[in-house]
Amino acid sequence: MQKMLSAAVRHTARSVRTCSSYVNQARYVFDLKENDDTCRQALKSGSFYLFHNLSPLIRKSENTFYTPAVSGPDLLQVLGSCGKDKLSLEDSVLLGCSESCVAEFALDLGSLEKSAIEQELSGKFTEIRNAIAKINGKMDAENASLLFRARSLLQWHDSHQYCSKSGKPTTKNVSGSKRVCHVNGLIYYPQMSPVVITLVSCKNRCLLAHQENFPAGMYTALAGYCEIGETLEETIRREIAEEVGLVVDTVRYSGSQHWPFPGSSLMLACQATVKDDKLQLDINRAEIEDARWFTLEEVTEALQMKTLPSKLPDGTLPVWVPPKFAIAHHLIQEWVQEQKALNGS
Ligand SMILES: NC(=O)c1ccc[n+]([C@@H]2O[C@H](COP(=O)([O-])OP(=O)(O)OC[C@H]3O[C@@H](n4cnc5c(N)ncnc54)[C@H](O)[C@@H]3O)[C@@H](O)[C@H]2O)c1
Ligand SMILES: [Mg+2]
Repeated sequence: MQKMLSAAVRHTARSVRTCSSYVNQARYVFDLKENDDTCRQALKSGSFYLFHNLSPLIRKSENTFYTPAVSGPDLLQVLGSCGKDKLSLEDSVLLGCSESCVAEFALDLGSLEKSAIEQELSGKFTEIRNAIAKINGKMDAENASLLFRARSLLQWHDSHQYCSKSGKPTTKNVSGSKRVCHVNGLIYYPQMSPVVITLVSCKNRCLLAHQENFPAGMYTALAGYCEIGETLEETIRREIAEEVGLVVDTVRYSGSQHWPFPGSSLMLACQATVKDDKLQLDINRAEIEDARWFTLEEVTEALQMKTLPSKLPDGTLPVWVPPKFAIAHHLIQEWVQEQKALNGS
């Protein structure tokens, strides 16, 4: 492995190209997406995040876990010993490039025997949410978003192998920025569904909900897919009325996040308020198991939990909110900070 690594370093050094600014970086990625030959060349010196059936590879070093970026030559060696005939570097999808202009790719090794590759790469393929939980506080939002992008792209390519009009196989360009049907020329681009996630509040209380498919005790802001033809504001108004029977008064955009579960969504996070004479909830039980108004103190406590809470003596779990890698966490935190600023605390 040592021999392999030094070969990889030499190779990378030869083909180094510097992205002196963000603009250069963005234009290099554009070139990689559009130009098959440039991308093919970049595969040789790129770094690769590896997955097995959408679960990323994580490695342990001393007491910390991380997602290794494997070099092109190292990966070729692994493919050579574990299944060269089944996969090639060109099955990868482009994720972007580093500040030093090294192209970054993701490859799913799901067609190869898992334990053999894990041994070869000294790591474990781990379900993505468990992987992020293991890496825990050490994974910043940027890294989590790289893994999310990789997962969504790999999943999209896997489920768009055929043209929905001709029924014939589609072909991916080298970077994976599109797939083409060569029978009718239809081009398919990876897609995201827009979703709004809204923290509804009224003065010093905010509304959090629990759905049947959530982990026990987890409460979060209300979310819903945008329907064709709707504006962001219309989706928020409809979803809040549909799910908890409230009429939204004001809406303010807060931020966004790409979210890869169950498919690929663009989460648009907003703060919304309702009037204080219309706080009675009428919960739509087909969608929401429970929704409640929480006080600032209760929400502050839930945000401060570092690990999942254990059961209370009566067998129930204390309320907890999504972890930092979910935009819901930031939406809730933003509200808490605004309330504290208003209270002067
Ligand atoms: N990142 C976060 O912080 C965070 C927090 C909460 C929810 N979410 C995500 O938001 C998403 C939407 O929330 P929800 O489930 O309450 O939505 P929702 O209230 O719109 O209900 C889901 C239903 O919408 C329908 N639907 C319409 N368009 C759809 C599409 N493009 N894909 C799938 N279903 C579609 C389906 O019938 C589905 O059962 C979920 O996938 C969830 O993972 C993310
Ligand atoms: Mg919903």
